Amino acid sequence: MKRKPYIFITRKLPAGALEQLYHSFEVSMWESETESVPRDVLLKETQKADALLTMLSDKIDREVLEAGASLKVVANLAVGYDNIDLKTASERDIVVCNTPDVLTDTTADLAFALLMAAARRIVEAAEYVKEGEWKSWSPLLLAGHDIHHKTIGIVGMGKIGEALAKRATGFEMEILYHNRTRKPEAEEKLGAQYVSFDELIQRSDYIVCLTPLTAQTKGIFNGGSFKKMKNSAIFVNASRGPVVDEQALYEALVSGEISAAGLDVFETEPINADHPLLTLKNVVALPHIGSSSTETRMEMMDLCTYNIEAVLTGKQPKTPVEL
Ligand SMILES: NC(=O)C1=CN([C@@H]2O[C@H](COP(=O)(O)OP(=O)(O)OC[C@H]3O[C@@H](n4cnc5c(N)ncnc54)[C@H](O)[C@@H]3O)[C@@H](O)[C@H]2O)C=CC1
Ligand SMILES: O=C(O)C(=O)CO
Repeated sequence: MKRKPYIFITRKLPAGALEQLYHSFEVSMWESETESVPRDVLLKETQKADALLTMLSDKIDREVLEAGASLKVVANLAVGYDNIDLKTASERDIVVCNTPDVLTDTTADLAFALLMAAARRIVEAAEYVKEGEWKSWSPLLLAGHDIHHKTIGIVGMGKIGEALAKRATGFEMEILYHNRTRKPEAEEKLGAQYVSFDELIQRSDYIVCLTPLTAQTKGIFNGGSFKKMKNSAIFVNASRGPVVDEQALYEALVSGEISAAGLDVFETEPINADHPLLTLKNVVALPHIGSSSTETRMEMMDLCTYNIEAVLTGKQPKTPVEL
């Protein structure tokens, strides 16, 4: 009898999310919900896998892809795919899929929440109350920065960038953006103005990064860029950690070159609890939860399972990454 195609899932996912796969395929998954699959297990499982359902924390490099003699598809549970070696995937005719669209609004909500939390010192203020520091109402107690009518600069005006800009219009913000290409429709619809990267970082009160991580975006926020920002600027990163030089960000926050930062992503994830950035009150740090609403995560899983089933049954996946 012909063997059923084998799918390996690199993290424990709710069984319900995978129902449609169990009918026609052999499926197994790494047993932990919270810890990444060890490298040796990933390599061993890939040797027999026709499909991998991967997390953004898995490094799917040449070694892994070459281990998969019958590997046909890698479905990443993320829109970002900087963890996957696309060149090798293309050489080996392995389809790579991601999860665009379904997470756009949820991630834009979080990016705006991070901006607001950093501006209005929400985390610091909540801790202040819980730690019993609150003695009386006072005129400048935990005074933050206004958001309404300020200027937001979005670097990476893609799907999430546009959804964030839409939220900013509700706060009557001036919207600047910088993108790989100019987007006249977004300009018309959102009243956004295209500017150079330098102009954006100089003019904005809030600078939000929403680019993918690529060779071009790695380290674009560095000592030089923080120097050009206003001293009152608030920097928000909801894209990928390595777009920022974290040492330079730390220095800019300590020296007062910029005012605060809201960070959902870090150079190394999970960030070490001793990391200097985490000692600063003007940093709001989150554990990479941009798309983490239950509804959206379930939709991301559905999209991954759809894509895997499509490739393994000779159909078109919905969201293949261009190789
Ligand atoms: N924090 C989180 O949990 C999440 C993070 N992300 C990150 O957000 C990124 C964006 O997601 P989407 O908006 O769905 O992708 P998208 O592909 O729709 O948008 C990315 C935009 O960045 C622009 N871009 C690329 N290189 C650039 C450069 N060098 N300079 C300026 N602009 C550049 C592109 O032209 C595009 O408009 C993902 O690649 C991922 O890394 C996405 C979802 C959740
Ligand atoms: O989709 C992504 O790229 C994320 O970072 C998590 O949703």
